[in-house]
Amino acid sequence: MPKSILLINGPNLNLLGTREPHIYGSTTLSDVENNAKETASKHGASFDSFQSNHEGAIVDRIQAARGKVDGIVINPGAYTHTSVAIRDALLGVGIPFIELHVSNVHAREPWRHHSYFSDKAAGIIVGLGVYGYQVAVEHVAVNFKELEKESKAAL
Ligand SMILES: O=C1C[C@@](O)(C(=O)O)C[C@@H](O)[C@@H]1O
Repeated sequence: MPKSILLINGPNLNLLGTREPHIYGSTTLSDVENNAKETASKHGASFDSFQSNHEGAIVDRIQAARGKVDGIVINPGAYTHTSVAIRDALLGVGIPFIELHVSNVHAREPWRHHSYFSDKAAGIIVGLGVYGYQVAVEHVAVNFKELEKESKAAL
């Protein structure tokens, strides 16, 4: 059975490539998504991507993934620092996830150092720029079995 990977990007990540390029670089979200899709298919995994600026829409997308998706890569954007609802959705569906940030949040404002996701993530990628998306998708595709085991052990 091919693995199924879902990439989720939260608020303002639709502006990747034009938004504060000194922090987030000049690659667009559609380039990121296309590259991630290619990486997934290289490893025989199916792939879908979703971006929303709305918390509830992200919760809905995560709930819809239940039973259909094996691993989630999520950059929750600013919701990283605020959203109990998105955290609960990820835990509720029981799908292992990788938390990803384009920038090194730990080298930025102190309030960006706290994440509602990190203690439950199978892995965290920060500060690798958009390359982090490729690493995360590759990791889920290749190490899916280990991710699954880890997330079951954590329940
Ligand atoms: O929107 C974002 C993007 C971000 O998640 C990142 O990818 O570096 C970091 C967050 O603090 C910020 O609100």
